[in-house]
Amino acid sequence: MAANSDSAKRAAAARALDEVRPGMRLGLGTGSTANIFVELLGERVRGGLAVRGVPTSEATRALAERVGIALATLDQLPELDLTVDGADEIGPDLALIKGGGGALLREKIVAAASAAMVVIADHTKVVSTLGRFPLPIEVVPFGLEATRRAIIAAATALGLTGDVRLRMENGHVFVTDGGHFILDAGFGAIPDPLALAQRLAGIPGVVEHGLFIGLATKAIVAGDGGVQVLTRAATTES
Ligand SMILES: O=C(CO)[C@H](O)[C@H](O)COP(=O)(O)O
Repeated sequence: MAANSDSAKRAAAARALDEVRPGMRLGLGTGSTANIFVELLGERVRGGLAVRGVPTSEATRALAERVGIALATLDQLPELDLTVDGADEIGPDLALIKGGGGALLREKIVAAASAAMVVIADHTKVVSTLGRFPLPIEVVPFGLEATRRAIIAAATALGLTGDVRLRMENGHVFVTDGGHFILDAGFGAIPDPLALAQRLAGIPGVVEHGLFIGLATKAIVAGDGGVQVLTRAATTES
């Protein structure tokens, strides 16, 4: 039973440990849920489990080092067995919105280099249509306003409207690990994530966007009813 968000996150992260085999090359996600997984994995490593991890952010690198997980760069391990990461939203076909923690670029590169991606989350992240959570879009600082307008035009062409805001943190512009900015796009419901993803990918100045389509192979979702495993085919195991 997962009584609240934290215990649900922990239940999902703990279940994801079942996916880990000795010798695996692991992508390590970013965010509060991924952090719990990294901490639990660290306990297993200290108990003798041999794995190597590629972190998706500097924050995760620091945590993984602290808990004793052997780390490598993606250049050293360009093919990974499994990535375990959180998500801001989990939609139909396990399409995701990610980037709430600002690490979407490395997260997507690492997930794409992985044979499997398992998403861990509390049940509130599961939605019937993506878009309640503002879509993070990573952009280069040069030409910020031109890029922002191009994003709005691309969305408008799909019938989407809403504020596209520069992410701030503690009164300063938020800067990603890659030195880029994030625009948070509050479009509301995104009925065709693939169409939006394709349009965003074609905009100069957009480095990457937080729509993860066709990357997640499984989602482990925990709530008051226990832990559910969702697969791309939308089957459910208990
Ligand atoms: O995409 C992410 C970071 O870029 C995170 O996975 C996402 O924001 C979920 O975070 P949390 O587990 O803290 O809810």
